[in-house]
Amino acid sequence: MSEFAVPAALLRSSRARQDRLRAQQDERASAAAAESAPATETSASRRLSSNSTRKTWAHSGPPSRPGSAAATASRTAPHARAPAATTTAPTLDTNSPLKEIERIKAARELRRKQAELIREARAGKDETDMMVEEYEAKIHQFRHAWMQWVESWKGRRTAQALAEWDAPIQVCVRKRPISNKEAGKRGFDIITTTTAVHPHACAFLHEPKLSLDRSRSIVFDEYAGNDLIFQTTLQPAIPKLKEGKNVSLFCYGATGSGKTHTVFGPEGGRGSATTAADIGLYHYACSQVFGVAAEMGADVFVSFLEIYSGKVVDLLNNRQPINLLEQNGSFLFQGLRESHAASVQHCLQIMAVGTATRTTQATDSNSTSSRSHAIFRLEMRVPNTSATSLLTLIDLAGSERGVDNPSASAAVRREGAAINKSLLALKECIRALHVNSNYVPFRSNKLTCVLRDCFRAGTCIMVLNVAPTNLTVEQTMSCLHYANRIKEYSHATGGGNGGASGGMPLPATAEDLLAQLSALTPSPVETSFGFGREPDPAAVGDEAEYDDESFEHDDESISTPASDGEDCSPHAARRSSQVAANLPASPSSDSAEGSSPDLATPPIAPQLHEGARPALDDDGATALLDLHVSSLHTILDLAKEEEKMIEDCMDGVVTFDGYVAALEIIVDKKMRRLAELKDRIQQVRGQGV
Ligand SMILES: Nc1ncnc2c1ncn2[C@@H]1O[C@H](COP(=O)(O)OP(=O)(O)OP(=O)(O)O)[C@@H](O)[C@H]1O
Repeated sequence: MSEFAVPAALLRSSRARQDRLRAQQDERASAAAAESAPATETSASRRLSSNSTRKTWAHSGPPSRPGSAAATASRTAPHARAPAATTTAPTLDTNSPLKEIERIKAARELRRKQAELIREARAGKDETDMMVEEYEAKIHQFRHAWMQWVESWKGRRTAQALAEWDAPIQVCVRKRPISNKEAGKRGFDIITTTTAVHPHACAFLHEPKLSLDRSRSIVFDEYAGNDLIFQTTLQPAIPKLKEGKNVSLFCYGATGSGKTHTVFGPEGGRGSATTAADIGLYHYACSQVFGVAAEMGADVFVSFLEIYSGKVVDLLNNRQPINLLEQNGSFLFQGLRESHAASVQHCLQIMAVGTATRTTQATDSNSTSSRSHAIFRLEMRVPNTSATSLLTLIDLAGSERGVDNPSASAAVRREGAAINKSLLALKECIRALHVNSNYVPFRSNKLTCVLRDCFRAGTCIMVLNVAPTNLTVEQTMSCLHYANRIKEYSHATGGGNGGASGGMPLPATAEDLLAQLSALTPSPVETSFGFGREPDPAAVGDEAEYDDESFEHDDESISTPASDGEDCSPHAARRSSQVAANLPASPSSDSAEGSSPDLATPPIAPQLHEGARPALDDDGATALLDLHVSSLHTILDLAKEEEKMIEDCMDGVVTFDGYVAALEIIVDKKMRRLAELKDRIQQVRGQGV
């Protein structure tokens, strides 16, 4: 179990267990010493014997109440039961010498059994195994409590489709089931979740410290099939194609986490999908797109690309290389074969050719790892018009760390570095769409060039695939961090009932959950109906504040924050500051009392700048101040990125090559911003402002 990082709490409880065992050994030793001189046994020694029984009882704790946490833990951790046997020790009866001898015999027998149980518990298990079992028992205990909590949602957790949401990017988390291979390595499930939609969507990752992912959109547990994923994410977005918008779905996750299974089904579409839960999303998407195309009178064209080691190849044309040409802000795919699909069946046949030629390679974590980004495009074109819309499904290559694939050759490591670099570039673009609407670094990587159109007005869904076990906890953590950063950039709006209505307040931490659960113990009547206590509206309000966020899109699909309402969240502060940076100062802001800029609180700083702004009529001066504010934002955001990059590199989450590539992008970006600022300063100086 070398991959299992032992949690501090686990270590503590393990030490307590060791202390308990040691104390019991001492008890046995002193009892044995007392028994070795039975002829001289006195009432004092009898008292000792009697006391030792009580002491042992105290060490092993009071008997668990049925249904209590301790009882649950002992049910799930059989080895923890041994010490409890002491609690049944017979009581001292000083009135009968015969009974006393019987009692001593029985006590000796009991101690022998107890020692045997402890030996058995230890046999074949080292200390780490026992700690792991104990940890697992705690997860079961937590999961049990969580499921009780979930039960209280009954009637309110009907899967809500993403259609009701209006945000540029939606992030979903999908947990896959444990594989036989993982079970063989004694991996156990460390993710607790249940399929649910915001505000109930929540995934707990039981890492050394228990961590909580407050997903903003949807989570899918291991029982959710591809059919449900499709119905909840992609299907609601399909009608947008009719409006000429683009729809895209990305699967992101560590290698072996289930991305390919989600997009293409078992074995990347090469295997036979026998159930609706297995059929890949691409299959469902094809079926729907033809319906939409018929309504629009459009033709459907299929193309299928792969980006492998920085090269773009055509999977429908014998892996011929494709050149990317930039024209009017778009990228053209020179040499790409676009096949006209006459029907769903025809489309699936075309796809089968492509999936057969995909690059796969066995890695330490996945025997059929796709070492590439696969991009499946269905484009609808209305003849004799310029009306088009595009559906793109992207099976991103698995993010990976060098340390996870120690047996990799230099070539495989290079591949890994290229993958990480492209994923970083993708994140950069998503970030830039929100912090710097003037410049989005699509050109920095082939992946982002190819995906340029996905970010044009429409819907972008990111499914974050996670493997369930402790064996991949680091990768899962890193994926959730990636998603969290993307979620921060995209700030989902609270469309549908994603807002305050009817929501159960989610606990902020696992401890909170347990505390709330104990307060929630339903009355017998409530239990029979499966409901807990009604939600606390005050607690829900906190969530609603974020739900009101919305974004407007310009024609270029570069999101521009809207300044609606009086949202005091940090995100809102950033939004309004960006708006302020883009608009001329209002008369009221001109007259506002100034205060000094607070650089320690970046989201609020620009508003303070605005307040401090003198009455400047001069366009040049206003432009300089605005540029300064937006540059400052960019640089502060980049600083956060840099901090994370350094951390990731030091932790081995990204390779050094990946880190250098990312650093280069960031330095370039900063230099561009600073050069722009310098130019503007020169202009202002030249004007004599
Ligand atoms: N939801 C699921 N249900 C059942 N099996 C699954 C599920 N998700 C993934 N698997 C299985 O797990 C294994 C790894 O999945 P998959 O190949 O899709 O991972 P991946 O994330 O695409 O990996 P890579 O990035 O290395 O290509 C496969 O055997 C797949 O069939």
